[in-house]
Amino acid sequence: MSDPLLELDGLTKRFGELTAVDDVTRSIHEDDLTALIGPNGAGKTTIYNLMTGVLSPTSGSVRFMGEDVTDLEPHERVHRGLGRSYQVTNVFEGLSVRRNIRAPIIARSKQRWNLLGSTTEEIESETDRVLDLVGLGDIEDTECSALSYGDKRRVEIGVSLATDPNLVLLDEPTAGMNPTETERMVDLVQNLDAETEQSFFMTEHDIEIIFSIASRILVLDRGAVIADGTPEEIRQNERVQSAYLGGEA
Ligand SMILES: Nc1ncnc2c1ncn2[C@@H]1O[C@H](COP(=O)(O)OP(=O)(O)OP(=O)(O)O)[C@@H](O)[C@H]1O
Repeated sequence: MSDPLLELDGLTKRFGELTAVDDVTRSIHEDDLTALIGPNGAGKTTIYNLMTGVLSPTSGSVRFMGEDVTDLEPHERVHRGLGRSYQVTNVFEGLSVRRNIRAPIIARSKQRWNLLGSTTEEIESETDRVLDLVGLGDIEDTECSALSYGDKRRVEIGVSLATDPNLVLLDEPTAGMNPTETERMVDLVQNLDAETEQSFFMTEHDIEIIFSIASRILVLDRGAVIADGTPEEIRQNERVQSAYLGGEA
């Protein structure tokens, strides 16, 4: 197996008396599309926020590509190749789709970050590449305020890809979507995983979505990982069935 991209070691987060994440030690590898599932309140968003640097752990560490990033701010992790998207859309509403996606590309080029050149042609062609990846080329000139919720989330994933990350963290990418938008988002994540060099990690509460796209599933219950395996292994895991699937399976 390849070297891990992301390593969580003894990761623990307490909010007062409540232990939201309880001593989680796991590695995320580039060959997998890894999903983290669990019932409401299991600690998925808290782990996600510990990975991205929005929260600091009570104890334990986060390593990314061999480097301890536990004390780094979210933007410092992005610069190192840890991309992210948000559960609530985070696009600039007053800017066009193209300008939203071009913004991090210009930042990369100014800071000579990830070896991007600085000519206008290089910036525009990288913007075209990312627009194409997320399937938004046709509406590149539309102002984001006029987009559907599903398209806004696609822009946001484009913004994350525009930072040229090694690993993209997606927090419930289908949350709040109607069935058509959900299907389009699932197709997008599958295609990106197949067609790009980036690796993907996602949290999700809809277990059927996860069974259809993830190659590895971590199941969280009350802050602890109770199962870790392929979709088939997770389907057959009795502990998961009683703790999580219950009546939903
Ligand atoms: N800032 C906070 N302060 C206090 N308690 C918190 C805070 N954030 C989360 N919690 C608690 O930690 C636990 C885990 O919450 P978390 O949001 O990580 O779960 P989740 O699996 O993402 O749930 P959901 O699917 O509902 O989003 C919950 O009991 C929650 O109430």
